[in-house]
Amino acid sequence: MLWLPLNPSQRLPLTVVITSVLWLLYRRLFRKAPTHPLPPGPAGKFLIGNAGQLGDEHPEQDYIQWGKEYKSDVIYTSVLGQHMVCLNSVRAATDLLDLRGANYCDRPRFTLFEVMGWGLTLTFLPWGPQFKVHRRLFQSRFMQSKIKSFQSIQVHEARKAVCSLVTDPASWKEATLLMTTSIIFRVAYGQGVSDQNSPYFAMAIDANDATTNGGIAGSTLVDIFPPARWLPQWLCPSAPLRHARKSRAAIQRIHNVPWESNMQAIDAGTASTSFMKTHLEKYRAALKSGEPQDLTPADIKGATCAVFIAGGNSTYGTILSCMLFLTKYPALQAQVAAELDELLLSGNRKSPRLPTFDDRPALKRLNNFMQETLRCLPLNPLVIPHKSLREDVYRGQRIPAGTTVFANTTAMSTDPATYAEPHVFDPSRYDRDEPPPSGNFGFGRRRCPGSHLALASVYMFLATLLAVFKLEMVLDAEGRPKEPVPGVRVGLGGHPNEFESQVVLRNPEMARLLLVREEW
Ligand code: HEM
Repeated sequence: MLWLPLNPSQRLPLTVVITSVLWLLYRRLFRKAPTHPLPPGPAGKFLIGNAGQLGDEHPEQDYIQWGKEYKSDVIYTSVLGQHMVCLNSVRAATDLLDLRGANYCDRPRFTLFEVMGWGLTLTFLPWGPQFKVHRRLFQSRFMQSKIKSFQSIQVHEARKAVCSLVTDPASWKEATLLMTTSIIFRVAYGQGVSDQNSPYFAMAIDANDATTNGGIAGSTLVDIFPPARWLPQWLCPSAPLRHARKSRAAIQRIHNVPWESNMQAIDAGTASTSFMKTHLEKYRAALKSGEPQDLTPADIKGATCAVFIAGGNSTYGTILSCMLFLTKYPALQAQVAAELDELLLSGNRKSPRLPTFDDRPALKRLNNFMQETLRCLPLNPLVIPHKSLREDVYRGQRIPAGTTVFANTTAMSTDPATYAEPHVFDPSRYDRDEPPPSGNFGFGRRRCPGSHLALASVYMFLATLLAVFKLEMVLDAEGRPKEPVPGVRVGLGGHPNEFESQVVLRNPEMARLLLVREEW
């Protein structure tokens, strides 16, 4: 490059481009002759493969289309030499990600999230000893038998949130976000988030923004072509990269501020029980007794922040989705409310009461409604990609080592072979023994460790909300109802599209119970 009259800012991009072309040519020329064919998929172009053929917003729909075209539930694509496989059926996802999970437990590199400055976060860790340490930290706190200890927090926060709607029903979105933030903050750091003026509430908004607007995890330009992270802003057209650079300061703040504040409380002996405190005290005790350590405070810090970011945003998004469908389908909402009333109010000779976790098995319609929401609007349509460790052969087709593997939840939950009229929102389908949706919480060894905690929070909030209020469509200027349109904004923790809803008091007796704070 010395012979070109280029300044340093021009030399770097040119070097990156030339090195990448040489690397791609090398990979193409020196590849070993394959023994089995790759799964079917759209033909790619020389060197760049299928780059540009997948939609930015809804690639899961492209994969569904290709599945029909190639009559296969396993679709192969490649971008810049990176092998990618999409699994469009529960069978393929279960066979590979669950049953052969030992081979599909790695993650591709998430360069975009590195640019954002994430610390040691389980979601992004490659398979290996550090992954196992982090996974253990989560499983020891969030397995189904352990999450009962969080129920009092969930009941309190749900009642506080719904109570705030008695005086300020228009702020239902903020009240919901405050509740999910406060639950996850108490779980992670032992500190509640009292109101919307708390700096932690602002951090929750920043975290949601950072994770929701970063494009599809593992699929942005810098994920596929990591050297692009060094390109100057003016030369890089990638909106997710610009977003990642902008989010860096917020991600740093979210890692440092609550950690440092709770550390002071732990050292002063005033901290409440929390994920951070439990693991830090264990670590310190083991260090004191000279036991060998397989984790560091940096691991605990990364894991605690992961509880907050992975757990708050996704639970909030799921509650919003449920509220979207409750607003859209008033008759189904009325059925859920009638079931609640029957249990909590009418006909029983006892005095009325607010819902508890003991009611969950009896509230079948509410549970079905939650399932159907998950099926109809998966917030991570392609889950979070896994990566294969070794070459594999599945149904006579070769899946190369290092393949990025997507599980297409949307394809699975709209499969007509599994669900009758899959595009109809029908919670009663589970009474007819149709299976619960698969994939909303992922698969195999990377399956979401927080699913039980999350669904318990969703349940408690909805049961409390619907015991007191109903959700109605907002009317437009001509008096026509504005019907919510289901759709998802993709990102690491997707959210439903914006929609409007009106929270209307339905049951003053229940509202009075809520206002008596001893009930919390
Ligand atoms: C309704 C709410 C939630 C949804 C929809 C959700 C969804 C997911 C999905 C789809 C994955 C990827 C699984 C895979 O790669 O196969 C995941 C992973 C993860 N989730 Fe959740 N999640 C939720 C709540 C939570 C909560 C409450 C926590 C924390 C307590 C949490 C922590 C994590 C972590 C740490 C991972 C990474 C696991 C790994 O890579 O091994 N999630 N979640």
